[in-house]
Amino acid sequence: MDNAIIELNNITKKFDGETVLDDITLSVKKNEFVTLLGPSGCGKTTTLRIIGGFETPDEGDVFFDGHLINDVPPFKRQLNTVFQKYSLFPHMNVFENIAFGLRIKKMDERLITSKVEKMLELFNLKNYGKRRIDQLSGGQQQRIAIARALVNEPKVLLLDEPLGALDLKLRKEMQQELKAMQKQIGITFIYVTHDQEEALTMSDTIVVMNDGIIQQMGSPIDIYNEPQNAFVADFIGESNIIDGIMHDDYLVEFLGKKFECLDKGFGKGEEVDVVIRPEDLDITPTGQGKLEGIVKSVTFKGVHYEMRIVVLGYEFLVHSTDMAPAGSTVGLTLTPDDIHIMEKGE
Ligand SMILES: Nc1ncnc2c1ncn2[C@@H]1O[C@H](COP(=O)(O)OP(=O)(O)OP(=O)(O)O)[C@@H](O)[C@H]1O
Repeated sequence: MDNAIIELNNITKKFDGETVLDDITLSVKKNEFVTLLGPSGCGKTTTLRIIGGFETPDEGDVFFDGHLINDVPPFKRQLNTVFQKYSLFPHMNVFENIAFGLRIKKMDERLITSKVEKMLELFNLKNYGKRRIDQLSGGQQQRIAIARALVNEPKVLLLDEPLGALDLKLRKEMQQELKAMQKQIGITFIYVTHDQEEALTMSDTIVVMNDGIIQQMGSPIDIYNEPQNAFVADFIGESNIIDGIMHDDYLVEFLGKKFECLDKGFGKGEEVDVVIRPEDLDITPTGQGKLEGIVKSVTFKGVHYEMRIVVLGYEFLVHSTDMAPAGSTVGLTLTPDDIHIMEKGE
């Protein structure tokens, strides 16, 4: 790809004979915010470590700005890494922590001061230069860890669950802050998280991984609205996944009824997964819906009600601003574009 800064071509990695990454190919554009997302153990960190040069792939190539860097050691790659554990130097103040990399490069003292001050300003920590690390909150410490990496002006910043140790409210604030900062300074971020909401909020592109394989790559909107398989549909947001069978290109049968749907490309008689988002289902008085079920439970969630509605033994999760009490019988309405057809998973 023309403006790719990082390219992974057919990367395979094994640990003790176990395949941890299986033929990973991906391309990251300059100034893009790319998130590797997936459950624990799916290979996100290993992918990041291969990009950083801390692990060598068994097969495949890593390119940086068009140059093969398989044999380039980490410190010679124009990238920096930020980990969940801040690993700041406790005996140094904030200023010295940020200045550390520049001092190693033996940069001119005045230049160091101006660069560190710029970072302190960018991270809203203007008067914190002289503070000791243990006098800072977790959020401030993580800002400093990121500032310490960015001051070296890497072309790419690798971030491994950098907000994982923060509480939910602070994490949400930092998500906005980090994203705004990444756009402001114009740098490529490759970000690892297992938190789907974090990935949807921050990324230009999400790479969904499972078992060492890329399941889907795309914008948050594409991944959410057009998941390619039941794993992605279930991992990104909540989903109802029902066994179905195709009748024609635009006709699928599940729970004993035939429904029009948008997806095609599946053969007649083919078994498929039918995926329906909870927010795409609506309740309606009995007799008016395509399906009919009994409300098993209702929970008020603030913006909507979460209901569990049982239809012929299948328990649907429904998010709706309307509600029907537990025990009542309701109809469920669905339009063709609410019904996503996917290849059958295991
Ligand atoms: N140095 C190693 N030696 C042996 N096995 C390893 C090593 N590093 C990682 N693994 C294994 O490789 C698999 C993928 O690990 P990895 O850390 O890449 O996953 P992850 O998606 O980042 O998970 P998490 O979210 O839990 O950090 C896991 O099964 C892990 O146990």
